[in-house]
Amino acid sequence: MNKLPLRAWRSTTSEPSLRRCVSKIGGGSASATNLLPHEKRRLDTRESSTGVAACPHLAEQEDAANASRIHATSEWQNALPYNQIPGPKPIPILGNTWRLMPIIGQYTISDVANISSLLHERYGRIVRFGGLIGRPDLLFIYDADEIEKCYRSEGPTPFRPSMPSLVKYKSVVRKDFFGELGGVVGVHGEPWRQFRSRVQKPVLQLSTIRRYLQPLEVITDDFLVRCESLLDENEELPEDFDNEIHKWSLECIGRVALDTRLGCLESNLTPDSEPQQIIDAAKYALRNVATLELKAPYWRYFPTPLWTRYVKNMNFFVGVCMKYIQSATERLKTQDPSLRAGEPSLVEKVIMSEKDEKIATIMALDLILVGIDTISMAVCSMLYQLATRPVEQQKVHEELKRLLPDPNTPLTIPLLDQMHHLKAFIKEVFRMYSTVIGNGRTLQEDSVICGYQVPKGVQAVFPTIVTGNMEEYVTDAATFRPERWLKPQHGGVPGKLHPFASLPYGYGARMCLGRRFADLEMQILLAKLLRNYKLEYNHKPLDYAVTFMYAPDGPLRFKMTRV
Ligand code: HEM
Repeated sequence: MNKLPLRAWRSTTSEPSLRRCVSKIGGGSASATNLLPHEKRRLDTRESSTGVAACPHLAEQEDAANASRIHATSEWQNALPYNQIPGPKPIPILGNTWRLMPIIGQYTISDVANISSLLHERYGRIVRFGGLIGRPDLLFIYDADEIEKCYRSEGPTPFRPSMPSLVKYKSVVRKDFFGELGGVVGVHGEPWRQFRSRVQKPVLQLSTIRRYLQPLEVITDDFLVRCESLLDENEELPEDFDNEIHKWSLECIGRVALDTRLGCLESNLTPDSEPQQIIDAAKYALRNVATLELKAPYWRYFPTPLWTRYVKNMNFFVGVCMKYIQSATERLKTQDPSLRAGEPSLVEKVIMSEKDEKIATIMALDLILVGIDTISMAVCSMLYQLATRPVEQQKVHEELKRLLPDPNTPLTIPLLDQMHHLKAFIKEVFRMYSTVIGNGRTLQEDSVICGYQVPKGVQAVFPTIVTGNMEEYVTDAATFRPERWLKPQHGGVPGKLHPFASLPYGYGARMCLGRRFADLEMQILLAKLLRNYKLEYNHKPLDYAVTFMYAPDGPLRFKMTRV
């Protein structure tokens, strides 16, 4: 049986289970104080004397004008002062930081998920978690209307605090390489807007996405062949099957961002082969960045061994990106343009439009940095839900059998468009078990939220995993029901579904850049898998845990049989 996430969280709110979580997370696999785990964001430590982070990108004069405009509104004047927002009270000197300390504290700083759930139960729809030494206040918002309001008023350069180690790497250690072109991850204000506007169109264009259907299908076929070869005598996949899912997602992102087949799905890779080194580097990044940023942040002051290794690892990724983007540029130069047929690849589009291969290299690096773990953790969750929900699996299988009577039929976009149930299943897993447990914004203007005056610089947290499971916003929220996402003509059931309660890819100008690729990759994998195989899970039920992201915690020993 699957646990319902909200209940599961509630049941883990006692101190011992929190501690259990602490030690697991302390091992370096957890997300941070931030709520966007795949960026491993941490709070911006540039803060004012009030403990509130200042956004460095706002001109002071503009700030003052905005502030007085907002302060003149009746909404602001009728709102309650910031310090009246409920929340755990800081104690002198230690503030609220003690609550996050091991042994004496109730919470762990790396356990935002549980903190978030606990705070909501205790304090209500808006909670101030302030007094964090060296950090701005966190403002947890559990009201979907207010979340909508925040997103809709965020302006052209939304500020999502990002991983400080990457910021230092890009802006200090390798300033020689990045210069003014930081990319999108960990970059803010005008530099972010400029870079994003240069790459957003080719990345999100439907013609680009369509072009990758066939190449990603080939990779997925190879993956399924590999899965078959890994089955044991009980037709079960190995304990470390999640590693195989990582390899699949790495191979997919290599095809999209580097225009190449990396070879990660080959069997018998030698330790010094490039694919194995790439797999190792991706694993290293997954396992150690959180430790670097949470457990051992001394690299901020001197280069620790972990930091040195991190820099080496990042240099390796940069080298890989440079190598493949250079090859693509060469191909473009030497190819006769009149012989070029069909839609150019993403990399080709960016190189041709920007006339600067560095933009393509930095884009590729960003896509790789955030496009491996997010999608692989989401797939682990999808497969576990399918394997443990045979009735739902059967519904998806029936749909696929109807659309693909011959299981070898190549996928097409019109076929994918008709896979309503499969897509609804994906949405429902995201709603109940949101892989990225939440999102957040550093407020760039004073705002009224839930009737309180909130100063700019506060970090608003939108805990999707909680709001997506609130009865107030979703009818019968504790029931897994993909049909809630379907239109009536496709078998949908009417009910409440607040559009801002479950936002797996965020929202607005800063929304996930890879979302269309993520959807495409997941749909291809599930369609190919469920058309041809039955998936079962016959072991001890797995709990979900917020390790790096919210995903089943344990060996995914699925039984995979041909149908
Ligand atoms: C199921 C998988 C994924 C989930 C749940 C996910 C979720 C998210 C979320 C919540 C954000 C923050 C959006 C915001 O601030 O409003 C984000 C940002 C981002 N994602 Fe994803 N993502 C996924 C897969 C991917 C993939 C496969 C790629 C690359 C191909 C990717 C690339 C990015 C990038 C580059 C950003 C930063 C955008 C920016 O700051 O401008 N993501 N993602």
